[in-house]
Amino acid sequence: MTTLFTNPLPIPVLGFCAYSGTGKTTLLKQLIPLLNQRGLRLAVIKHAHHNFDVDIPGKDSFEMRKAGARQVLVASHVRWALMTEDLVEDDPQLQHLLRQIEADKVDIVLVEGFKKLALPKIELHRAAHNKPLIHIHDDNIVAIACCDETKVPSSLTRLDLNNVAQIADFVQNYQQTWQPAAVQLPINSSEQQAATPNDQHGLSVSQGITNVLAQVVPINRNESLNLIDVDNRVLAHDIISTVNVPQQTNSAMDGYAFIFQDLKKSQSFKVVGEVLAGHHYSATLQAGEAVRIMTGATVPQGADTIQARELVTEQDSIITILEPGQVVEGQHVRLAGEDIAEGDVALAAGSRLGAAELGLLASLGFNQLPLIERPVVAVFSTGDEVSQPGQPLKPNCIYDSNRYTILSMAKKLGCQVIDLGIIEDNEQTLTDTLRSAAKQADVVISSGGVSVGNADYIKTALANVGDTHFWRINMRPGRPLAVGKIDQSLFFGLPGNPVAVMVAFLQFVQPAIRKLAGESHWQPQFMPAIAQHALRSKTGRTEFLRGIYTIRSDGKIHVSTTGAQGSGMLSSMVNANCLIVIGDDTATIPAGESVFIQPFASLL
Ligand SMILES: Nc1nc2c(c(=O)[nH]1)N[C@H]1C(S)=C(S)[C@@H](COP(=O)(O)OP(=O)(O)OC[C@H]3O[C@@H](n4cnc5c(N)ncnc54)[C@H](O)[C@@H]3O)O[C@H]1N2
Ligand code: MOO
Repeated sequence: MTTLFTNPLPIPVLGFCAYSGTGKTTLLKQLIPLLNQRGLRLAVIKHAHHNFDVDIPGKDSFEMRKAGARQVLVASHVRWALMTEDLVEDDPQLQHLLRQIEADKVDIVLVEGFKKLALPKIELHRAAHNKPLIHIHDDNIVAIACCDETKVPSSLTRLDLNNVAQIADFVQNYQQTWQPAAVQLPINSSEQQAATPNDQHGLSVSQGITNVLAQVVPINRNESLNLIDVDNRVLAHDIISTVNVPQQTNSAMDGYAFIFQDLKKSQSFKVVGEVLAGHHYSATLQAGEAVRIMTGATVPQGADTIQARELVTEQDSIITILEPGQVVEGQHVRLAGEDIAEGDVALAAGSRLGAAELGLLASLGFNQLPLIERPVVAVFSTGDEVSQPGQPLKPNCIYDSNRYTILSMAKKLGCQVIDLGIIEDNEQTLTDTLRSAAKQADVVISSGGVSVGNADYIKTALANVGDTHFWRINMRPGRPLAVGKIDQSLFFGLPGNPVAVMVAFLQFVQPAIRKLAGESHWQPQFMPAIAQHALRSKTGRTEFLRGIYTIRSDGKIHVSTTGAQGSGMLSSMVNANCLIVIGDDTATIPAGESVFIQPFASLL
């Protein structure tokens, strides 16, 4: 049985494991000088089972530590040592110890001990000692150094325990060919694992996304709109530039335009003219001449370099370049077409048009734009307890919040929305609502009634009008999810709990709407942050905690939860600026470790 281990360093870590008496330390003492000779810089971590000391009684560092200092760092011009009093119940944490290594000063860390950890190891085995082989129960053994009598499986490298040079070759090769493990995102959107909707074990978040997207066919209805009326829309076709931006080669500074080569002969130039923005100098610049030029004005024919006005003196129409050695050929000249050249794809079909994109299209002179029609999204709420805000709240009831969060998020995604209100919980009304909603909308979204409650008429109503799958997604919050088709429309039955609604919308409805809207880039975005405190989840499900991320004084992004995480507590969404995502393979993120977050400022 091995214990999970991830290498926190950008350099390889290689363990040596053996039963005591096999000669680990003897081997390492021979191996280290050999590897040093080959230019490998080594760090060694050694596990000790007893209460050791590295200091000498009577020395200042010893006395200070015994006086109560938790850490003593003693340093000279040749060496420094940090001693830390850290009483832990079990073995010390190798990851924590590795973080103390200065990875820029060494090429590989050799670890003696920590036999149970799932780190790559060389097993040392002496048949004469009659001990069992470790590799039989440990998949992390990469090589076995042994004597002739030992049988080694063909999948493992066999090394001769008495041939230190051969073991050094192996370590050197391991160091040279080692690659850091690829970063594992908590939701891998490219995961295409087949998953049937009635899978007993539920679906992972990425399987859920894959299954949802499989049902989405992008809208192929286009329309044309004036630039001024476009906001957050998706381009139907590539936009090809018909002009150069900038149109003319122009100056980025107020200053003087001249020919760079002339500077080699003289730092003085004769000013022969002046050119303002919107104008041009009609002649071609001759040797020794300069033209006074303003920012944005067309650079005269022949000139190739600009010097800023403050780095030039001018007297009687003669300028002197003050620091000619600092002048770089072509400086402060913006070349025609350097931003976008005529014939370039300025923006590709499927681009969502925000402020920068609209500005760019305007800079190319476009006014009419080919757009994909906006998805129409119809939203209703169900549940006898759900009441309309603005009306008095009846006993045992709650106000409808889900409709407002869903409508708002759909609008932010550029959809046209239809508010269908609160629909009475009976089969006929719900059936009629679903039928008429599907006639008007590309997407119909309801909330509530997708779990196992008795009064959930939505399921029977859905069965009357289309084909809907009820999935259990291995995530929290947002476990139950219904996805289906009513005629050509996509249906989402989101869970009733208000936070579950928002999380399920962000994870599943958002990519579906983006794909439907014709957008090319809908993949979830993640950012690493440092957990301010320990975060808990459960392996087998993805946890979406509401988080607050900030840049702290260390210049790094840190994240903490908003506190209580009930799936009905909307205040946790209000206080949050991100979701903290703990993947389904992780149970705990210790304080100080990296965790992925999904900032949601742009959507909520
Ligand atoms: N026996 C089980 N019970 C529950 C399970 C389960 O697996 N087995 N799953 C739980 C989870 S997780 C969730 S989430 C909810 C989802 O249930 P429903 O989608 O059927 O939702 P409802 O029961 O109708 O409502 C749940 C909760 O949300 C409130 N709600 C409903 N609509 C609105 C609205 N428009 N605005 C604000 N709040 C709303 C409702 O009052 C309930 O408190 O089921 C768990 N139970
Ligand atoms: O979807 Mo539920 O608790 O996971 O809110």
